[in-house]
Amino acid sequence: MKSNLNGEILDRLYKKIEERKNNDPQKSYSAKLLKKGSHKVAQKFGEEAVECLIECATKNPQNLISESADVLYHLLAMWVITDISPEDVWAELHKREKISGIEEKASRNLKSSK
Ligand SMILES: N=c1c2ncn([C@@H]3O[C@H](COP(=O)(O)OP(=O)(O)OP(=O)(O)O)[C@@H](O)[C@H]3O)c2ncn1[C@@H]1O[C@H](COP(=O)(O)O)[C@@H](O)[C@H]1O
Repeated sequence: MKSNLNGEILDRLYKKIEERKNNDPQKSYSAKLLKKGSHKVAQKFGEEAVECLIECATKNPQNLISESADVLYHLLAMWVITDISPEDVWAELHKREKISGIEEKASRNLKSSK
């Protein structure tokens, strides 16, 4: 269903990864990854990010979609292992949006007063 394809999937995926924390590593990639610790999670994120930038640099959109999903998954795993929640990051983005909104408005007002 197209209408369900939105950012909410990140919140759901975060919860799933978090739930896997104490699961059997044989049955869950997340459990296996989280058991290896924060250095391993960060390393996997780095590897996926490099794969992503290669697909961007070589203009391969289909592969970039797939690698982007890997990057997002491993980013969420980093949040889980560092005990930060998606809301923490959404709040930071929201704060930045508000700041840049104020700046944009101020700059528009400045231009119109000239
Ligand atoms: N979205 C993902 C997801 N994206 C990427 N990956 C895994 O990330 C890994 C990255 O591929 P690599 O070949 O680099 O890694 P690997 O060789 O498997 O692992 P390493 O031994 O190198 O660490 C693959 O094993 C993918 O399966 C994911 N694993 C799980 N999920 C979702 O996470 C949720 C929980 O899944 P489980 O933890 O498996 O129960 C489910 O909704 C899954 O769909």
